[in-house]
Amino acid sequence: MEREVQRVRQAFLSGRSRPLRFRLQQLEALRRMVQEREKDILAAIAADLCKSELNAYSQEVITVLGEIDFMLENLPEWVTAKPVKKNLLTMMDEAYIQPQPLGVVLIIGAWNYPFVLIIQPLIGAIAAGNAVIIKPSELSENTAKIVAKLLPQYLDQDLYVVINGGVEETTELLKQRFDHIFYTGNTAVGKIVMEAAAKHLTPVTLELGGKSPCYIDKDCDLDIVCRRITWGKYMNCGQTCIAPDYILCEASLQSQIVWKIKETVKEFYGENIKESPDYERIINLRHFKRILSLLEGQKIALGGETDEATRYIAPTVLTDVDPKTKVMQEEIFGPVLPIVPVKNVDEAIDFINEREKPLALYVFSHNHKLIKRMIDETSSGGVTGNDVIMHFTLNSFPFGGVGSSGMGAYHGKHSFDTFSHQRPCLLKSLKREGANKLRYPPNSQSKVDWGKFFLLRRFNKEKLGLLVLTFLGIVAAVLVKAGYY
Ligand SMILES: NC(=O)c1ccc[n+]([C@@H]2O[C@H](COP(=O)([O-])OP(=O)(O)OC[C@H]3O[C@@H](n4cnc5c(N)ncnc54)[C@H](O)[C@@H]3O)[C@@H](O)[C@H]2O)c1
Ligand SMILES: CCCCCCCC=O
Repeated sequence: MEREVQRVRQAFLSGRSRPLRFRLQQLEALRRMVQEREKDILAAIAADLCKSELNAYSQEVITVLGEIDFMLENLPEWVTAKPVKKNLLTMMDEAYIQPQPLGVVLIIGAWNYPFVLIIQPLIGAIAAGNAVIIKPSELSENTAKIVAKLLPQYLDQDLYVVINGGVEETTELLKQRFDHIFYTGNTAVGKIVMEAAAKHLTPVTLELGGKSPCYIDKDCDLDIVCRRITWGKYMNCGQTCIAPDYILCEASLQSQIVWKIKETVKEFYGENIKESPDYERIINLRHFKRILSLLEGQKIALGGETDEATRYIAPTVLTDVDPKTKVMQEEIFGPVLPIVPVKNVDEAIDFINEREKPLALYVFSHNHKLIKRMIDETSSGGVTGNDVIMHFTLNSFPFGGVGSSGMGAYHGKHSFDTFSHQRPCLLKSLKREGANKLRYPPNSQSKVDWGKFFLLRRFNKEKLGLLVLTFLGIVAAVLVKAGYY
């Protein structure tokens, strides 16, 4: 492991990942890989999650291709040094921010969207000029294998390396020194990753999970609300980090919601859900059993049918759920949707604020002010009003959690920033020493007064002010040089 990381570091130190042209070439090669080997990639995802190739394409491949195109279009501008505003003391100097790669980045992926969750951060890391080690999830082994096979055929083999393995290998990997670790997965392992990173003072991005609430106001179109929630909750069999985890609404809305979700489930997946190509399965037996245990003692208003042999769990809705029961204590990550009755929006806001900060928050209402109020008075990684999931698709948004749902963010420019160091560069001249004397010892009251004047004075008309100050600066410099101070 150590030798492998060392090899990647040597490749980074060669400097070849840095030039813009190289980064663009690698991103283009990655796009070629996805396009030319689309069938293999889709087959692997399909095998891992019993997912149709159409769904794998629309949920994962589209996002990856869109992200690559966005990077290719914008990268030339992003890599350019940006001049910054100057003060009087640096008026004559060059001052700019130069984004630079961090070095060797470790990306650890999760199994639920096994392709996009490693390739999308990889795109950002390449764009920012880094070398990368990718550790796909061992639970989605087909995708892990195909990525390990394809990447070296298209990308620089020493700069971008896939290491496959489980807990043992990841633990070993985490002992090594990286310049950034980007982890996607559950909160418990997130803590392990952060602890390991702390030993080397390595910064981390943690893309974690949590229970994302969904508040339904009584002033809304329940047909549309339930169609959108059904889509977002049962997509990938509920195994989506930003799936609505549970519903909060007035008790009187419950029966209508159940009825409308039932109708939508029929519309989406047909009479025999098991035969629908659009309905996936639970990743493994451990998760299957974990989800079943969440149903114990609950009022099942819809679904509840299961088949252990195929790890099938029907789209399920629970009503009148007691917040103290197990299903409300952990992220469900399966096709089970509890409805917790609340009296009104105030109670819903309190409910959300009494718990860990979620990765996503959803609010449905015709009342725009109510939605704004929910946003103002709660916290979550991201929010979508009157829909679910959709904020993930907008790559101008930073995607990430807050509090226990994670730290840091990515997508689009935010990925580039995550994997870059924004280096402040001030280039002074060895001339104009007269003006610099103002800050050298011995200090004097008049030097302090000039310093206060230059640095603390605020002018309304900035440009005019700067002109006057420049003039005064020259006068001060001349006086200092002439030995008056
Ligand atoms: N925020 C996001 O973007 C996002 C996306 C997907 C999933 N998630 C969250 O991830 C969770 C589901 O994923 P998961 O955690 O079951 O995925 P997982 O089991 O695939 O684990 C994630 C990664 O952690 C590694 N890992 C597991 N145990 C480890 C250990 N003890 N030490 C070191 N590494 C270890 C695995 O090898 C894997 O690569 C949910 O909570 C979900 O909400 C978040
Ligand atoms: C188009 C939907 C993609 C959702 C990906 C969510 C990633 C987290 O699980």
